Amino acid sequence: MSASESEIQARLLTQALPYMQRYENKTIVVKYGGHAMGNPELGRAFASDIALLKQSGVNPIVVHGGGPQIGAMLTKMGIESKFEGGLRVTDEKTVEIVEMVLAGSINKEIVALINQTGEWAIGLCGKDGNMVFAEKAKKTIRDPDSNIERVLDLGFVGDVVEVDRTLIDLLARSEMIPVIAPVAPGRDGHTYNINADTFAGAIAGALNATRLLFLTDVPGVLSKQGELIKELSVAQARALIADGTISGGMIPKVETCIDAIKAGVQGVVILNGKTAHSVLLEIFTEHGAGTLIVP
Ligand SMILES: Nc1ncnc2c1ncn2[C@@H]1O[C@H](COP(=O)(O)OP(=O)(O)O)[C@@H](O)[C@H]1O
Ligand SMILES: CC(=O)N[C@@H](CCC(=O)OP(=O)(O)O)C(=O)O
Repeated sequence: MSASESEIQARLLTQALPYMQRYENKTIVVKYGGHAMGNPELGRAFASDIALLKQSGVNPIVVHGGGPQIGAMLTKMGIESKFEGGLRVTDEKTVEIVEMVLAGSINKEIVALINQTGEWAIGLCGKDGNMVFAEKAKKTIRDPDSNIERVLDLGFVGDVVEVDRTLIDLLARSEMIPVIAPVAPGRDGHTYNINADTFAGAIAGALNATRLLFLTDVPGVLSKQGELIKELSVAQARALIADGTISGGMIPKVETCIDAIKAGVQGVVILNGKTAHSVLLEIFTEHGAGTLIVP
């Protein structure tokens, strides 16, 4: 290593100190989206970022998705994926596969990746420790042609109605890093499939998290010109939805950010999960990595 390289490395490490102090004992919820997964090297980088947060005294909580992976399994089983209002129409057979893919294979893959770093991750879903309860989602959409609002029947898609902090608080005081799949029971005894962004927002809100990070497949919220917007207030975010700059899957994501802030989360960041170590760059460097949405 040359003298200048070691100087740069030393500078980066010392710059991280104030951020490590700022986030000590603070809760950071990281939503790891299905689109950000898949590349083994990036997966290892993500796991080592989460491990480093825990080692630095932060309380990281991972909530993961797996939409594309559920889609691939449904295709394998000859079942067609159907979405309405951005949510998967989930019948009885589909919810079994959703639970198998999310709470089974993907959850354990992430746990294994974190554990390979030497840290201790534990895989959970909303069912564990009565952590999350859901009820059938009440979602309406407005037909763009007729302008008539209609209630969607999405089957076993759930809205989070209760979060019990007991288990998460217990884990925060331990060596364990919770990795949570967005599946939860209803008081009616059914299992519900919950959009991972919504689930992460509800968890972060219930914990009054200091930060909620959404790892997706774009650098953050982009302007009409395609440039990264570094910071947005809730009012500015709403304006970008209204003028069509924010569209598609970014709309529910930004709406979840706004709800999480209203619920008490101090700041929400949308960032690129396809950039190695984006979590560390966001938390421990001055300039951050994505779009910060603040009250
Ligand atoms: N203004 C915008 N800035 C960034 N992405 C946007 C914007 N408007 C729409 N998008 C779309 O939103 C997508 C991210 O949402 P989504 O696919 O639901 O993410 P994920 O699967 O990671 O939860 C981006 O890949 C992009 O195509
Ligand atoms: C109701 C609903 O749509 N649930 C999602 C849950 C997974 C998810 O949200 O994963 P990503 O974050 O990777 O998109 C689904 O079935 O695809």
